[in-house]
Amino acid sequence: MSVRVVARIRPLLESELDKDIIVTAASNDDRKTSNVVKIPSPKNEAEEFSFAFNSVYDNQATQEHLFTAEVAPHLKSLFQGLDVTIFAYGVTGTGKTHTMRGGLKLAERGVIPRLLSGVFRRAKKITKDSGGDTTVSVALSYYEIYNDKVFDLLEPLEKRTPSGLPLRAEANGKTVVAGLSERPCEELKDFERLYIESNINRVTAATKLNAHSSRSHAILRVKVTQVTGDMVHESTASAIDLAGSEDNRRTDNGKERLVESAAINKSLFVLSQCIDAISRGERRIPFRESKMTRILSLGQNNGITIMILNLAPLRSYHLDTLSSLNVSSRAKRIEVREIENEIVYKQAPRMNSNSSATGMARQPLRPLANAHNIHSGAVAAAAAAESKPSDRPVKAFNVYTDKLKPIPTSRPGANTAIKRTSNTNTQKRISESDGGSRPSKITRPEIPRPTLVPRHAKPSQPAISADLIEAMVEKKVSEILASRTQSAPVPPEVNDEVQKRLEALERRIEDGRHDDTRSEGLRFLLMARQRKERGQDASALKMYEMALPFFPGQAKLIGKIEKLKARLEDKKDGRDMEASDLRDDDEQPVERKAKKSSRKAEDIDDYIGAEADVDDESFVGRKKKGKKSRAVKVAPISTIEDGPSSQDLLDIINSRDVAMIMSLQGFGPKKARDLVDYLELMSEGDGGLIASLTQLRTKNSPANIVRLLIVGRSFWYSEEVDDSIRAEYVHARKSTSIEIAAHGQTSSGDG
Ligand SMILES: Nc1ncnc2c1ncn2[C@@H]1O[C@H](COP(=O)(O)OP(=O)(O)OP(=O)(O)O)[C@@H](O)[C@H]1O
Repeated sequence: MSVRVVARIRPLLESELDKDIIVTAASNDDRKTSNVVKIPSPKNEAEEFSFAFNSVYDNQATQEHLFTAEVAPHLKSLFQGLDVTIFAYGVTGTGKTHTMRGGLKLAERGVIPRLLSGVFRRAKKITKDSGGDTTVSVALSYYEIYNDKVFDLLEPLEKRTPSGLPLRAEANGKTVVAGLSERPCEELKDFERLYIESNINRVTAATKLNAHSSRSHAILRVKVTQVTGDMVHESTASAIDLAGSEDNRRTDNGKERLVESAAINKSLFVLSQCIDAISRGERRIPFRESKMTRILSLGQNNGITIMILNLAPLRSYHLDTLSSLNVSSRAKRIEVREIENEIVYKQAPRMNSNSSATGMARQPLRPLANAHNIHSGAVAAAAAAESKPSDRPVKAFNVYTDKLKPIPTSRPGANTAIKRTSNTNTQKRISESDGGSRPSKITRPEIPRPTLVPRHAKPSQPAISADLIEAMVEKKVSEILASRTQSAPVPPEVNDEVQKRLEALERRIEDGRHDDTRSEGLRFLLMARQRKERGQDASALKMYEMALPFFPGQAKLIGKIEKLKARLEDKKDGRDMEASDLRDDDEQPVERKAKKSSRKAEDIDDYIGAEADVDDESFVGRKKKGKKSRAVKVAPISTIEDGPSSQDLLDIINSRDVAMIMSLQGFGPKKARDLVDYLELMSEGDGGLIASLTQLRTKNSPANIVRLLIVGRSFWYSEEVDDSIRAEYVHARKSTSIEIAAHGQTSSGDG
């Protein structure tokens, strides 16, 4: 079966109601449901591109509708032992998190909570229908990939190591995160609690690593284990909220961003390359170039894969939308093998040296000849009896070793089927499970015989350990990336003067922080300016457009928007490649244009020049001089102790008002919502307000929120903050570039 790709076009947001819609859903046959996305050519409005998908959901589609049609039918497969992967892909702000996580209200709940609800419901039914013979347990893992490093979201921040958790290829071909924690969930409420708490972790963790919060992929794994007698059937549902692919297009063109710390961009780029390579039938698929693609293992994993392509209908997303339409329409050509996970036969617990303490008889030592045969009971005893007395005096007993032994092609009696495929109908041999008076031996290292050979694997390759291969690949990738860095154009440095202006604007935002509307508008302006300085014109344009409703009719702001639009148009002309390259071979009868790899050089002087005739957002109006400004300390670290009291912070936190919380630097809509969710959850028991920052900590918030506020916002200071957090903040402040990146990205949507 191919990857199922469905597109979802989000509705216009309130701030976008006057915007131009260019993406529509249609049907290419007479079906009632839509299966085509239509979008005009960026070069010629009269020409329309059509991208066909398995299904297309328009702005009317509810969360329930999407779930019922796309995910619910696969719950059955999950319980039949198939792994199910659902991932949301799309440009920043197109609704991935809305789709996967959704809101708190029942109707707004996204795929993940609905999936869990379905899992628990089905689990109950199975147990009931089996009269209690089958028990189902559910366990959760949740992690993020930030900067190409894996961090466990269920563990406190203190447990994180700078390098994150390693990935490991398992014998069955799956890639797993080594050392990832797993929490059992007995009911939906357990899940909800864990999920909300760990989403807070995600936010905080990202801030700890200095404000790339919206730039992480979040992966939730739901392991379902069904036990009937000694049969254990395990399957996993993975729900993945990929970070926004806002910069993917730019990376694709110039490659200059590939090696930047925002490795998320690289991983999305690698993902699109993997999809291209698979759909072209190439032998080499660059999965290993990013952790996200290794984990996603598109086309390598068995089971069911659903890709939800999130789209914004707006013209301002035009090229980005085309880009993601193109990538995902190729993804639907990827074949996934629908193979159930093997049933594992449960055996007695491992007997270790302490086991005698439990009163169980120690397993007798057996001759070496049987070292890798997993016999038990009579079979093992018979084998031992049959074995000739050895001439060799030493090691006349079984030695457990991690070293692999060659597997004989035919090994009568050898138990290679501790794991059995459910579809071989192999009957469990009585001698293996019931035959002995001693516990069967399950502790022997299992011989890694992949039952499924990855499609492109060469069977005759010499045995190199997975770690070694990984090290070699990583070394190679780093070399390639390093050489790309050297040849890549140097990103524009932010000029001192511009930096001062940004800081001035920042100060004004701080001054206006009690005027929510104004300060939110200013915040968009600040983000716009920062993005503009970094050459992210499209993103800057978006931010300016978002600022406009706060300063309606402001000629200078409108002027800026127009200028940016014009500049983007110019760039577009220099990048015909995108529009043409975005064509889907199947659906687009349009002539493919030659790929232009060059892009107009982006000149920082141009940006500064463009700004010169427009005073620093003077249209927003300044606060009257003399009015006492709040004690906001921008730069000197030595003075941060004079910063505002933690009461300010608490007032905002206790307001539980998403808009108010968003007025804090570092809080986008999602982070703000996370915080509100968290507070709601925390207050379930006592219903009270947060009285001190310490209380946040004692409420198992492991200083996350405080940390987020301090590091993200940079100016808050409280004596309740650890020295370590402060040191972190000081460190962050030392680097202007980090700070700019921080301010630029924290609010850009929280991944
Ligand atoms: N189907 C929808 N119905 C209503 N609102 C939606 C829908 N999809 C998205 N939105 C709203 O659009 C905004 C952006 O959505 P969301 O944050 O989920 O995007 P995203 O793709 O996850 O962005 P990022 O990549 O930055 O994480 C949010 O305010 C969200 O509530």
